[in-house]
Amino acid sequence: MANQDVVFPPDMGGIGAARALFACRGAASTLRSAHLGRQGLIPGTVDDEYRAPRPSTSSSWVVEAIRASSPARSPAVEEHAAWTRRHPSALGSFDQQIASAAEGKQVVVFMDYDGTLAPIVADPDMAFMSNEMREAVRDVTKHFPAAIVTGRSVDKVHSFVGLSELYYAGSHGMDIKGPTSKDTTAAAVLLLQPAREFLPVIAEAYEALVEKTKGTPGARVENNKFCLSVHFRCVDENRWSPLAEQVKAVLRDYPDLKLTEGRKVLEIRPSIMWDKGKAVEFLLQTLGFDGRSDVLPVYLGDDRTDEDAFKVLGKRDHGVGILVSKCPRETNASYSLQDPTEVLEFLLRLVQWKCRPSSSAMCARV
Ligand SMILES: O=P(O)(O)OC[C@H]1O[C@H](O[C@H]2O[C@H](CO)[C@@H](O)[C@H](O)[C@H]2O)[C@H](O)[C@@H](O)[C@@H]1O
Repeated sequence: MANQDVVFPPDMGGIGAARALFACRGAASTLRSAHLGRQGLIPGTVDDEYRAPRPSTSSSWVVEAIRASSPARSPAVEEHAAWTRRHPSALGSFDQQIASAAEGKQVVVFMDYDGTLAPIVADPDMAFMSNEMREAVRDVTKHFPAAIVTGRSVDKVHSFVGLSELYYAGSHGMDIKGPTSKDTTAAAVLLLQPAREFLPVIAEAYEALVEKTKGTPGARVENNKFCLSVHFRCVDENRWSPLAEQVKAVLRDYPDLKLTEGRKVLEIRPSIMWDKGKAVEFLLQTLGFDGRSDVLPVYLGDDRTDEDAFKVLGKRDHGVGILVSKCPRETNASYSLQDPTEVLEFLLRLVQWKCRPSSSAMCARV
């Protein structure tokens, strides 16, 4: 984490790129993992269907995947530069590419929470977003339909974001709620819960995981309502493998649940064909925007689970996927931003663009 909050200029090259590599230990191993994933050797990487590990295999792929989310060695400067050429900064490309793609279109903004709107911290209960970010998100909702798409439960993320004027797709899209009237702190209106029948089994698995992992110092199980997270961030790396084994052992009793991995976290969720990408499709349909070429969805996310949404945007061929990452990573996103500070800048730019003098937007009134 030491360098994760360092901010670099958007058009990074030369020295900037070299500095970024310090914040990016082991990105090469991340790319390698994704490559192996494509060969079907490591489940759960960007090109794989997420699935539970086979009970008979070792937990090495799990540990490898978690380690890849916490890189340990530096890639070549050229590799980093090549990656940023393939996934240019959404700030550097704003005027030329993004604004021009958005011209005359209805922009819809989808935002992941952890690592995108809020910096990654050790304690998941302390992952607050800044007031500045909150104001920027509020401004976004004044000009564009907007949604938070997250692995967190809706209640939890709503308590962090504190805004009722946007859509929330919590539990990796398995709990979708719509905006309520302004200035209310009540959770939003229920739109879809495709995994409702799994609530009892998730509750049971939560208890089993807490019990099983309680002897591992630093391990923590988070209940995200329709899915669970087992956190590795505060666990000594030597204990990652046994901890992953514990999680797998519990899952053997729950064949209806599957395992995916995120940033130093294993996520347990119902084995249904539903993910953040499906949630984005559902929300676009709900908003009456499905299949319309005059609509431009913009999705910002930092985690592997956001790749499902990037894929959906890629399929539509006219969405803007933005990966938030300092490190080169295999991704379906077209653009990149380094961290939540750059996300803030991007959201401000988007509103500024909407309110430019030549635009017909009623910005002065809001
Ligand atoms: O979809 P997201 O909004 O990105 O949620 C994914 C997971 O985010 C949270 O965990 C991550 O952030 C924590 C706080 O910064 C950090 O401690 C943890 O290591 C990260 O993985 C959340 O706590 C998980 O439940 C979500 O699954």
